[in-house]
Amino acid sequence: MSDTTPGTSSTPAEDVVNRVLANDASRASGYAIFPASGRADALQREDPDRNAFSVDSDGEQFDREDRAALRRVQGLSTELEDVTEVEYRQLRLENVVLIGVHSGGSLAEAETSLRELAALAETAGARVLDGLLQRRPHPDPSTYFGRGKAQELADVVAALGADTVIADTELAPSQRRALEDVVKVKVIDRTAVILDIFGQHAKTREGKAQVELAQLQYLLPRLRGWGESMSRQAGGQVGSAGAGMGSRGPGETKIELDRRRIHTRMARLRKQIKGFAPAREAKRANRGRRAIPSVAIAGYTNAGKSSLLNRITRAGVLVENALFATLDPTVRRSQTPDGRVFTLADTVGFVRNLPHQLVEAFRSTLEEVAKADVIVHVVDASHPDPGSQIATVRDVIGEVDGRAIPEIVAFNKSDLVTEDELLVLRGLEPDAVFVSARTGAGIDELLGKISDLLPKPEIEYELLVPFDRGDVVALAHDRGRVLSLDYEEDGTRVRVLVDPAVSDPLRPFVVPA
Ligand SMILES: Nc1nc2c(ncn2[C@@H]2O[C@H](COP(=O)(O)OP(=O)(O)OP(=O)(O)O)[C@@H](O)[C@H]2O)c(=O)[nH]1
Ligand SMILES: [Mg+2]
Repeated sequence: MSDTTPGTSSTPAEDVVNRVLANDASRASGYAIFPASGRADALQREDPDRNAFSVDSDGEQFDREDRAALRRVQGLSTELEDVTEVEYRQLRLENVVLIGVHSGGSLAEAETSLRELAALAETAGARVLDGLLQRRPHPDPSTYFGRGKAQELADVVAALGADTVIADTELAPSQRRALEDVVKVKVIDRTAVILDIFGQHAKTREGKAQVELAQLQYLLPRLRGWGESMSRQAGGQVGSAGAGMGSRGPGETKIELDRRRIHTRMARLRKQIKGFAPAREAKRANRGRRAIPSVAIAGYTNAGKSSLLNRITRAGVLVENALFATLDPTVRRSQTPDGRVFTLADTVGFVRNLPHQLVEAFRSTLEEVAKADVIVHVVDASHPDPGSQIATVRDVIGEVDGRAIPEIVAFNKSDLVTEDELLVLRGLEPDAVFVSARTGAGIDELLGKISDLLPKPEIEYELLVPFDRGDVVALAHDRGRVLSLDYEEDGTRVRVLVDPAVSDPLRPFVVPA
């Protein structure tokens, strides 16, 4: 137990930084939290129908047993410092307990959020053992849960044999450390889980660069914490001179050095990501020049966006009962019932509290949404709280300045809801269409709506507007291109070019040809 000699090998923090910086194009997941990374990808490729929520599938179980056995051995070993940080995490971060603080809002909302965190954790490859909510006006500034509850949590963690606690929030680095001190296992937050999933799922070079940038942004203010808490934990693990190890974080100089390397790397990534923009712009410009209108499918993660794209275009895009199955948007062509061609783009799913680092990093991808002519906003009709999902999605659309784009709300998975539930949803969004990517129900209606909203070739109208209807003339200016304006005896004669889809209020004033 004494040969965990401080200083002879690299500190865990150094491993994190090295690994994040070293992984370039190979794998974006800079600091894999859960063991499934890589392996999960392989499974997906072999078996696209694999249900990511079932963690008991045979192949993994084997691995898990292996690792569990390995963990015991490692626990006894005196050479803990030789375990790389990767292994450290892979060995210990499988069985998780979720925690959330429930302040404002209803209990149901807090539970929904925690359930979503469970789905996120499982998507990332963890096994969820339990979830605990504490009711208090604010999260405790030092330990997130209050002192007493944190101690209870420690007992639960110990009783269940959990190795990780995930908080349903973004924890301040100091909060995370303080809570780790109480519960004695790794504590991570929701943001880290989402970043990890993105890391596992990014496929294209652009997607990988975007995720890595977001991860580094997240890591930067937490550098000190990583080193300290992990050394401290390692100390606890070997059950020896814990105090000595706990006090041994990476030195100030070391942190400074890491920080500088990370900044350099981030600058390079930003440049690289910017480098992808022209290609994307060119593609878009090309579509624009040929005047092909574009439709973006946006929506909460797992709403069925890819399924809908597949249903409409038979594209064969990966569909999975997992969060963030799609990270790299697919664009396909389709046709309106009257034969007009448009492009249909699948997009990254949104999630409540999407880490702002990710919104930032994926801005260029989200622009696919911002530049669309029409947004099909897909909502999972079978979700317990579709209202807040809709709000989240609209927030993100707003963040990329897409709020002015015509939106069609499509409640998907309508095959799963009852008539009563349907009525409630209709109350929520009276103009929505109900579809099922699975059965094909409602797809024609959706296409019809898309067709109505897509910019159409403009039609010239001649209007005669009474003088007391200045509003109609203003509308003509607003909605179309006014070609001429003549004041005549019985009103204003207006010749205007306008998209028929938006010309309804003008119609009563059209002079019959
Ligand atoms: N019952 C039912 N299930 C559906 C329907 N559409 C999609 N699903 C299921 O919902 C899950 C998610 O579908 P995806 O198409 O991958 O969802 P997504 O919105 O693209 O998800 P991300 O890319 O992860 O954000 C899959 O298990 C689908 O089989 C539907 O109309 N009915
Ligand atoms: Mg998808």
